[in-house]
Amino acid sequence: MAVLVTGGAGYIGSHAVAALLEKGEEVVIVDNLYQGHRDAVLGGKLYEGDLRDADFLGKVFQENDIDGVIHFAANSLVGESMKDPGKYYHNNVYGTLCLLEQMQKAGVSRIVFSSTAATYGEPERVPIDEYDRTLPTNTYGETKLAMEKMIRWFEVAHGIKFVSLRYFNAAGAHASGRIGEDHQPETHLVPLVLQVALGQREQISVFGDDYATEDGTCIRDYIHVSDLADAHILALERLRKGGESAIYNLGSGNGYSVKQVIEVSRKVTGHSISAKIEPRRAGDPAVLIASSQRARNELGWSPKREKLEDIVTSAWDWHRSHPNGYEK
Ligand SMILES: NC(=O)c1ccc[n+]([C@@H]2O[C@H](COP(=O)([O-])OP(=O)(O)OC[C@H]3O[C@@H](n4cnc5c(N)ncnc54)[C@H](O)[C@@H]3O)[C@@H](O)[C@H]2O)c1
Ligand SMILES: O=c1ccn([C@@H]2O[C@H](COP(=O)(O)OP(=O)(O)O[C@H]3O[C@H](CO)[C@@H](O)[C@H](O)[C@H]3O)[C@@H](O)[C@H]2O)c(=O)[nH]1
Repeated sequence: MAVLVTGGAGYIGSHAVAALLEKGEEVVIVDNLYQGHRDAVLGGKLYEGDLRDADFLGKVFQENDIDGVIHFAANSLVGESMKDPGKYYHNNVYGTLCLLEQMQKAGVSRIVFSSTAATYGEPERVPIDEYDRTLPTNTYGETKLAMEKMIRWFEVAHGIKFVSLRYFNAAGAHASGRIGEDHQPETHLVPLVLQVALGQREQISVFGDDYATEDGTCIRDYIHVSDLADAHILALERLRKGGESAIYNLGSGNGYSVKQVIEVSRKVTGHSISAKIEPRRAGDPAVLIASSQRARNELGWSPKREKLEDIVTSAWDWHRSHPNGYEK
């Protein structure tokens, strides 16, 4: 039996594929390579194509004996989603509908879903737990919440069991040095800060220093990408053992401000890293910090690389050895 990983050539997906291969799993990957990279796929069978292409996706299910799906494929940029909401509804919501329909057709009844802290919006309290209010402040989070709800209704009607993993901010790279973060264009804080350290960018823009936080900049919970990958394996195991559907936050429980991320990066890289205060970015909540107690209790998951300094060091190793990402 094989695990189908959608978006498995992308940043987090490629780390999950690596973790599945390490476990001896048979892996099938579907990616349209919009953001993904062939070289990020360390093994398994890669199908290049789009989830919204029913003939293509139907063939993938026909040709392989799939017993579970891990669904990463989506557009996931907060800023872009505020400028082009249609793109997010089309790819994320409609794409997930196409996937669920093919799963139903093929009789596949397990899905692990990449959800996000962005489903909560501006939290009423931190750390956030899974029972807290979901009121997204951006289109991206709204589409992810719609995807979660859609999956739940497919459970009610068709028995598709799910584990929805609401990740906080992924960062870092694989210990092997072979895979890491390479988005074009890059919009995430940690890789952008490291590009300044590499001399590829003049400075880092700090989006707003007038938030109600200690230093005025947004606070996020950074979690190592390989810790996220491990959680997917545990979630799949839960479903294979007949466990109930569930939603879990995945974060370290520690919050760091944008200014703190820059400061830690200065220490790790030894470079001065010039920063400039810019206006706020639309759709950004001030503080997102996870309570991952439920994942710890029920999945037996715990992050192994919790310190921001270690996460940034791991990202720095990748960016230094791959200054142009996967490009040869
Ligand atoms: N990066 C983060 O901090 C973060 C945090 C929370 C949740 N997430 C979620 O995790 C998932 C992966 O994030 P990532 O940072 O690895 O993103 P990514 O863009 O690197 O990976 C997504 C992959 O999906 C592929 N894809 C997109 N649409 C597709 C389609 N219609 N058909 C086939 N392939 C398609 C892309 O080519 C890409 O390789 C996303 O669903 C994202 O919403 C990411
Ligand atoms: O050049 C930059 C880029 C980012 N930021 C700030 O840094 C923080 C983190 O931003 P970013 O790295 O873009 O991540 P988020 O917007 O927090 O979103 C990430 O984390 C979410 C979960 O919290 C996921 O759902 C998203 O997919 C993922 O992109 C935010 O406060 C941004 O405003 C800057 O100040 N300058």
